[in-house]
Amino acid sequence: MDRFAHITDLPALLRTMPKAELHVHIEGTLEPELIFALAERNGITLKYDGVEALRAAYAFTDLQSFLDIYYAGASVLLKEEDFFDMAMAYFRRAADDHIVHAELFFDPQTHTARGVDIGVVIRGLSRALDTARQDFGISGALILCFLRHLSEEDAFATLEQALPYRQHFIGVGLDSSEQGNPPEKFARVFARCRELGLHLVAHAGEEGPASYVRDALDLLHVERIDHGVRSIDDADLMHRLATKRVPLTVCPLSNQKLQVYPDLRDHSLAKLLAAGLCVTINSDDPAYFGGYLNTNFLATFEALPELRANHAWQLAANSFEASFVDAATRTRWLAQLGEAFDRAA
Ligand code: HPA
Ligand SMILES: [Zn+2]
Repeated sequence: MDRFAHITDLPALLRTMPKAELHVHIEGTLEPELIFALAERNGITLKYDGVEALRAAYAFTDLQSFLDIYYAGASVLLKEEDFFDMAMAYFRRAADDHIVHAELFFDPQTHTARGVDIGVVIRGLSRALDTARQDFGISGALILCFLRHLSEEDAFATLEQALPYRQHFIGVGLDSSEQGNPPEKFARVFARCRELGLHLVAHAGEEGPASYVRDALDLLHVERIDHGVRSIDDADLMHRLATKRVPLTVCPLSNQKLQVYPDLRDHSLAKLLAAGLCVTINSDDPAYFGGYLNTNFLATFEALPELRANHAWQLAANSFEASFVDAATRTRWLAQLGEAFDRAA
């Protein structure tokens, strides 16, 4: 029996099916309205006249042009309450999008460089995770990202500062400017994190070449690749990713807005899925790239008409498989996914 034959309203299914989000930078969920509200609360003057002027500046030509604005936006975050409010605003959106689990990236160096204590950051986010579980039934986890444009020494210092809060984060990642900052720069930091039993992920193959994906696997020993879309340029790597089921956390609207795939119809996601890779869909920095997780699903399925209900199932199931949760919880989510498909019209 074709379990998908009865489905006619695919957009409704995409919206309501349970899913996990594994690639979202919490600082990238800061909406212009909240940036201005926090600026006022903290007595900070922004160089933009208002929300509309700020939004108008969101015309990115590449990753760096985005990062410059993203770090400027994060400068309004000073107090524990600011980090809590930002994360709660994300969880409200996540609940609307039927997200059952979210693994959130945060960039401590963006804050500690401005004199904000790492404890302020982690306590605020951690409290939001607890509240989201209570209020929305969403489970959350934190992944600390090192900024790859900064030095290895700075990454080690950040790890030291974070260790008193070890129980509040499940892993580490690597983000910021990819080109010219290859995985090998952080091989020793990741080796230390591995000894500490932390989960390991890294952005690779977003703007950088497929060889960075390979190096993230071989030199950093990461369990997931964030983005990884450039893997499509390397047939051997594709085979390896498929056979080992190394997850790629793909972010379609981010790729479009940062001109990786200026036209979503050219996006490689359907090809990566067809090649048997454990592809997931994620929002990356939704306040900057035009939408949260469901908007990413809807835009991708609209741009790539070969994607059908069976692909929706695969993408949701992949998001559970790729998450850092126990097998029993994943099995429970899969059952919920089955129910959503059975209910779907
Ligand atoms: O998409 C991204 N790539 C690299 N660094 C980032 N930091 C936030 N978003 C991103
Ligand atoms: Zn990212």
